[in-house]
Amino acid sequence: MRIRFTKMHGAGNDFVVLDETRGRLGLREDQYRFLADRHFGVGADQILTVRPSTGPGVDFEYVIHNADGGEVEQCGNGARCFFQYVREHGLTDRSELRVHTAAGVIAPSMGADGRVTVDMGPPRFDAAQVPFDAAGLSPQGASPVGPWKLALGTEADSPTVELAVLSMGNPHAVQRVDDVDTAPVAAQGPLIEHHPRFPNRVNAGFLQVLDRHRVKLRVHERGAGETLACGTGACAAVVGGIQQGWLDSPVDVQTRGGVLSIAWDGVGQSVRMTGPAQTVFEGEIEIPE
Ligand SMILES: N[C@@H](CCC[C@H](N)C(=O)O)C(=O)O
Repeated sequence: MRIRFTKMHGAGNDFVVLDETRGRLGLREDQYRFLADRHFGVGADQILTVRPSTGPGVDFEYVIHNADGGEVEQCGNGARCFFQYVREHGLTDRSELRVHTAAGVIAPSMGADGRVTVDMGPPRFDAAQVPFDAAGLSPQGASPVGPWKLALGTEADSPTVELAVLSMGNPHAVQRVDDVDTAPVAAQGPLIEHHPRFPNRVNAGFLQVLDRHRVKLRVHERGAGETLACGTGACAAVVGGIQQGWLDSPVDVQTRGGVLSIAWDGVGQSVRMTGPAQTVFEGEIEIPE
C-alpha cells in the first residue's frame, strides 16, 4: 500500500502526519513502527493521525502512536503540529480548534507571533490516573506530585531517585538534576520508563532549574527514547516545579530542540503550552503489507 505523509517537527520532536479524514488507512503496530524507523522508513518520534470530528463540540480527532508502534494518550508538540497541519492542508481555516484525544479534549489556537498555543487541560495528580502504584510508599513532600523516592533496581547499590509523578493525559515522572548536560538520561531513562511502579510505563524527565521562570529539560520518552523536546514533559516538569515551590508561571523551558513556554495558574486550571510547529517535507511511501 502506498500512502501520502507529511513530515513535521515541534522544537525538534519529529512526526510523520497521516490524513484519515477521508477514510481509515488501517495501519498495524508494525506499520507505524516502519514509518517511524529512521533507517528503513521515514523516521519520527511519533506518528500523528488526523481523523474527522467524533461528535458535537469537537472539530477533529487526533491519534498518536509512539515510534515503538504503541498508541498513546497525548502528545504536546504533536498537538501544535496537528493544528498547523489541518490549517496548511485546507481542512479548516479556524484559528482556534477543539480536538478530541484519547486523554480528553485539547484546544490549540494561533498566536499573534505565529507560534501555536495549546490548552492541554489540567494536570492530574491522582496516582490511579497516572497510573502509579504508590502502595506502601510515603511521599517525600506535602505536594500532590510527591515527590516519591524510588530505587531503580533491586541490588543494594541501585540508584535511588526522587520523582514528581503526574499525568498530562499521559504519565510523567520528573526528577530535579543539577545539570541536564551531565544527567544520567541514557542510564536511568529506560529504568524509570519500565519501573514496575508504572504499569503503563512512564515518560522520564530530567529538570534543571535556572531561575523561577527558566528551566532546562531533557526527557526520555516512553516508546521513543530521548527526544529533542517533549511538550507534555515540559508541562509536567513546570507543574511539578511549581508544586514543589521552585518555579512561578510562566516558565520558559529550554529543550535540546528549542524553547517551549508553559503557563499554569494552579490546581484545577489548564496548562497552556506555546511553541513552534514546522512542516519539513511531504512525500509518499510504500508500506510493507
Ligand atoms: N513527544 C510528546 C509525547 C509523546 C507521547 C509519549 N512518548 C508517551 O508515551 O506518553 C510530547 O510532545 O508531549
